[in-house]
Amino acid sequence: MKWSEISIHTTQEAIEAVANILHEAGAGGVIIEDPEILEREWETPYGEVYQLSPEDFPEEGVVIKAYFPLNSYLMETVEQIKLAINNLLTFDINIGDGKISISEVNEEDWASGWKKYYKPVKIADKILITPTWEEVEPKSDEIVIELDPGMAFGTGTHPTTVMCIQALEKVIKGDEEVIDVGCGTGVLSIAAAKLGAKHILALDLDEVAIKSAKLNAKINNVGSVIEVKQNNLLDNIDKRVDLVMANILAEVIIRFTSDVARVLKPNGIYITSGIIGTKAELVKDVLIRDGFIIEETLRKDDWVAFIAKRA
Ligand SMILES: C[S@@+](CC[C@H](N)C(=O)[O-])C[C@H]1O[C@@H](n2cnc3c(N)ncnc32)[C@H](O)[C@@H]1O
Repeated sequence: MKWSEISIHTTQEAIEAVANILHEAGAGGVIIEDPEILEREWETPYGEVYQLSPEDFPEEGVVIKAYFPLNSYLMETVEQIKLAINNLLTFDINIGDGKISISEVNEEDWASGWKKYYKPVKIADKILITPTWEEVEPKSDEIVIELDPGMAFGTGTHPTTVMCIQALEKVIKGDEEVIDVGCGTGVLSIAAAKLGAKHILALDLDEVAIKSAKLNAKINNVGSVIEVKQNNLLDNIDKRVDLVMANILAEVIIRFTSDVARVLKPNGIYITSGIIGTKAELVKDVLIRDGFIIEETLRKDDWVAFIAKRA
């Protein structure tokens, strides 16, 4: 397996939290390079004293390195890490510049290196996801979603996305009004449209995601039913819908569960994913607190997704 090294430039204050995020994202190993610690004298059991100074390091400040397999969703793993690191700001943790760099794959190639591993894949009973640059011949009962992820999150192959699409196959009956919070490439909105939803409002904070979702909706001929809009979570959204889906991150999900309840019609369904296993109970408690009934819990690798019904 090929591995890529991801380096995060951060502060001492954020070391523990960032290292934790990297472990949770599935890092094969985490190394902390902290000039402050290494500047101290270090006495070996044999009485030798070593003294290292920050000059011994090419980088300034703390650098945390982690190793991830080079696979079809490396880019999404990086996006997930960025999201989690930025989220530390809400806990008043100084993350420094939080700059992320990637090596092992040539710098200029990294954004496309993972493409070699991105192949057509049947991710649910009916849905086959394929990159736009691959030719596929679907079987008669297969629904094909063509995606060009560019730099946005959502090749469709990330475990958190796969679980959402599997959940969508279960809950979409036809003619639903849907909101997709954190749409990324628009993969969930496209899946919902192709499974029969009437209208989908696809929201994301990130401009790159907005462009990507619009493009992918068009490529898949569902641009007329998907409305893409730049928005923070469900802020100022006051329509009522049958289904909300949000594949974000446990820390973000628990912040806006009451908003999801606000925009859902009674008995409306909430599909939520992006929840690392260790935080699943926390999310479940918040869902129940905000009036949801957990209908089903899905698990894939270390990730959890819920299908919940608004009481
Ligand atoms: C894990 S990705 C999911 C993308 C896609 N829905 C999927 O399932 O593959 C999360 C997305 O949420 C977006 N996001 C993060 N915080 C957000 C916020 N506060 N408001 C709206 N979107 C947000 C990110 O830009 C990213 O595109």
